[in-house]
Amino acid sequence: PGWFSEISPMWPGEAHSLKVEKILFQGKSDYQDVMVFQSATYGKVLILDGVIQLTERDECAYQEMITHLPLCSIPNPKKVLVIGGGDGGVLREVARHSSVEKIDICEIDKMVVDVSKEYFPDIAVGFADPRVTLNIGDGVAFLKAAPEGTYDAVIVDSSDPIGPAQELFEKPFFESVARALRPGGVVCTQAESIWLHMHIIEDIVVNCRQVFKGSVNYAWTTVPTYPSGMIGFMLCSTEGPSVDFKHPVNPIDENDSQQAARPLKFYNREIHSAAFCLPSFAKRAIASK
Ligand SMILES: NCCCN[C@H]1CC[C@H](NCCCN)CC1
Repeated sequence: PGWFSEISPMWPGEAHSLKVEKILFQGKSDYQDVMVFQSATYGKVLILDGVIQLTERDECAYQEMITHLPLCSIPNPKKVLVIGGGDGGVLREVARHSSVEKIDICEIDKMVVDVSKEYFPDIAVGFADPRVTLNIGDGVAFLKAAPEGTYDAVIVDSSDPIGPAQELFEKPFFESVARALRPGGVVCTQAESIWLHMHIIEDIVVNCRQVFKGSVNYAWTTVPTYPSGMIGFMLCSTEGPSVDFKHPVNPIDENDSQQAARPLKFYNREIHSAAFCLPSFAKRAIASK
């Protein structure tokens, strides 16, 4: 009955709208407003504080890319940490990697986990993997408590820098990620849009170049229901065995036999390399930092 418009000061003067068929859940957690609705053409949709987090139709692009860009860039990832990601989609993708032995996740808002299990079972399926340990809490504190060099990979599946995820975009957090990674370990963070947030991205690049002494790259994917139709990722590695993000050493292919039950919908090795190709305005802005 009507339309949902994603109006936010984070993207002034524009708003992506989705036709609503039925509101399925509305609640207020300790951290944010949570809403789920059935859309006319994108399946069910998860909204946090008025911002589109995922839709059933296009979540594959974001979850597959934020996970496989880092994990396919290092041989034999074993221990993986997900910060945020309470919908379970990243866990579902990490679980595709048979080399992985342990998956820790730290999500601050339990309501996101519960709502995802209830309304998005094909996304929350990630929580069912026996390698997963769920921690409800602040990712910053979790990382501070992690022993040095614990993880091969950290994935920061956050919302935007207004609200609970604010500190996940600041330097102290990146320093705690670098400390928790092994030498040559990798991190992939949600890194906004080059059309909307070039300045935020430039600040993130500056911080990452100071903190991560391996490689620092920006990659992106299309997501129709995110503002400007795309979202970026920062991919960084710590000092140690070199990582070339643009050439996957640990391929996971869209027709990999193990994935027969639920094949990859978006990620493949060509789109992995293509993700690091940037338009000139973004290339200049990032290279100059
Ligand atoms: N795991 C589900 C996705 C959570 N990350 C989202 C990334 C995009 C963001 N708004 C887009 C902001 C404009 N660049 C909302 C959260």
